[in-house]
Amino acid sequence: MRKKLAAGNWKMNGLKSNLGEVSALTEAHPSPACDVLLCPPATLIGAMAEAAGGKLAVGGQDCHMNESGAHTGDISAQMIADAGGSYVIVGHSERRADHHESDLIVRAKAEAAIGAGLIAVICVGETEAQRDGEQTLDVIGEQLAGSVPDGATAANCVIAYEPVWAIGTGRTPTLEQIAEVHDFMRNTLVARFADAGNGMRLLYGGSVKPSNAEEIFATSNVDGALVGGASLKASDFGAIIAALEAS
Ligand SMILES: O=C[C@H](O)COP(=O)(O)O
Repeated sequence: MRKKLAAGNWKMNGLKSNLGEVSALTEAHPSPACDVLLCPPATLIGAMAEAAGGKLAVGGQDCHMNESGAHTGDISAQMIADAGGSYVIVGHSERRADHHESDLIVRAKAEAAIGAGLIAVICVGETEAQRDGEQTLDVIGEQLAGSVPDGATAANCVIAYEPVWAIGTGRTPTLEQIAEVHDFMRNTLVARFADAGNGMRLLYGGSVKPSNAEEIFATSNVDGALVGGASLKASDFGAIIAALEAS
């Protein structure tokens, strides 16, 4: 049985003054029936982990593939773990686009994350042009093959399907489209990893909000969500957590 996961990605948002959202969230959901994760900017990982007091998991939004060295501005998976993080997002489409991260780089980052004892949340997703060109499943298949390391297990990897055109736009795929991709990902992972592929959690991400969470969580092979904008406020993210608990 896969444990559901509500993951929030604060992206480049959040100051120490916003950590009140974390206590509001843990007060409203002291022992959620699903796993809850927040990934703040790197500057807040330590303080958020402290504020969360173990009541929710904290993670990074990216890590370098190396453990240490001359990489100005980067942080390693070990540093995230040292600051109190237990997850890290890798291969988010904003990293793939803004920092030219290839599947090979994403795979190396996922391997670094696993090596540091973190759970890697590996993101995949098609652009609007790729969907219009009916290339969605080919793109997802290629990204999974290239980005997910051979050492992936149900315990150390989570896969997030985030159509690029649905991120921050208020647009979401139809439930049939989400089911098609999630079923395809499940079959692809089972073909490669057998039982482990069946145990890996598959998240949907892209304009998830309280009003659409329930129907998305009822969709085939959706084990939770990776939430951007709606994870910034405890009230919105709390409503998404409640929908996931009820699913
Ligand atoms: O990592 C989160 C996703 O990019 C989704 O962002 P969004 O919920 O603001 O559309």
